Amino acid sequence: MTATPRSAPVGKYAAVADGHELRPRRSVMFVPASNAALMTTAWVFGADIYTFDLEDAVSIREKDSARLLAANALRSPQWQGLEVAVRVNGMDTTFFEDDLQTMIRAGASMIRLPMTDTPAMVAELDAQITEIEKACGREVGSTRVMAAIESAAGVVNAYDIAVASPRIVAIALAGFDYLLDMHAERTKDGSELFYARCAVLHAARAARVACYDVVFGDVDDETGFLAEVDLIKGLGFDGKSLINPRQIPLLHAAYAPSEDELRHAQRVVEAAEDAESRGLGVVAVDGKMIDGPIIAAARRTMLYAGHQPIGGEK
Ligand SMILES: CC(C)(COP(=O)(O)OP(=O)(O)OC[C@H]1O[C@@H](n2cnc3c(N)ncnc32)[C@H](O)[C@@H]1OP(=O)(O)O)[C@@H](O)C(=O)NCCC(=O)NCCSC(=O)C[C@@](O)(CC(=O)O)C(=O)O
Ligand SMILES: [Mg+2]
Repeated sequence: MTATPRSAPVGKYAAVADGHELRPRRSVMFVPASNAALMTTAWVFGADIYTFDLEDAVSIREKDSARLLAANALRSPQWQGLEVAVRVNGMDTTFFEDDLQTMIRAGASMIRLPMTDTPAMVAELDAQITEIEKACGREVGSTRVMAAIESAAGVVNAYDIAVASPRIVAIALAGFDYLLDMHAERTKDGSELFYARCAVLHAARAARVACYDVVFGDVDDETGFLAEVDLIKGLGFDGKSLINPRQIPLLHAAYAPSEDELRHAQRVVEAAEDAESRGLGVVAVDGKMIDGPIIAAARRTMLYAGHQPIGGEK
């Protein structure tokens, strides 16, 4: 099943959504749900989206206790007001149904589906979530989905996956499983990921959903991490999946605009608003015409610098 792509602005969810809350969404940090200490403290780290992990960070014998810890955390006051996704176990596992039932009933606002290979998987997930939402009295459609693309099939099907349900707000490339599937090896320059990064990004942009890059596994290699962030920011990713809180401020700083970029963005937004109030169709800044995409990019720049651009992202 494939649905028509939404008419929302490109990558809109990265900055907007969630009850129209206007804020950047760059860092998506995994927190192993089996670790009670992390689950009670990790909320302080300032990730844009936390992801309680029930899948690969949790050993088989801890699956049930991790599910309980995640459900308790979702209901606890510390995590209220933060954006939290839950990575459930794969649809082909015996844990999946319990994970989905328990997390949605506990109030998870987003499910991260691992190993999303086909749009049919998303359609099936959508149907199951709808049943659970109805059964527990949650608004139907209120649970969002981030689909993780972790295989060659997933990369090939990325656009169909991204438009398979209106619940999908983002897709994320998962480097470890993808490279395993490809029989490829991780290198410092990331050439082995280049095709997948571009394919997944094109799918996300065409489907108007956000797009997140792979986990960087060596948490002590700050230089390597920053080089990778520089690359993926330039390619157009909204941000990155992370595994360690030390990576959050590095990512946010790299995505923050420079003072010059911010000053220019402010002038573009002011000029656009002035033109709008005077009923002018075309406007120029420094002799250059500014149009819709330039104004939208300027508003996004202001948002990423911590400003609330008047008029919101258009
Ligand atoms: C890497 C390491 C062991 C290093 O530990 P270290 O202790 O040496 O780190 P330190 O920096 O010293 O920690 C400083 C303080 O932060 C605390 N702290 C650390 N990490 C924290 C955290 N994540 N959340 C909250 N708190 C945290 C720590 O407890 C300490 O607290 P305190 O003692 O009080 O000072 C640790 O980070 C960690 O376990 N990470 C999570 C690993 C994980 O989730 N893997 C699964 C997701 S990937 C995957 O599945 C592949 C994928 O599927 C991905 C895809 O789908 O995209 C694919 O296919 O590619
Ligand atoms: Mg994986």
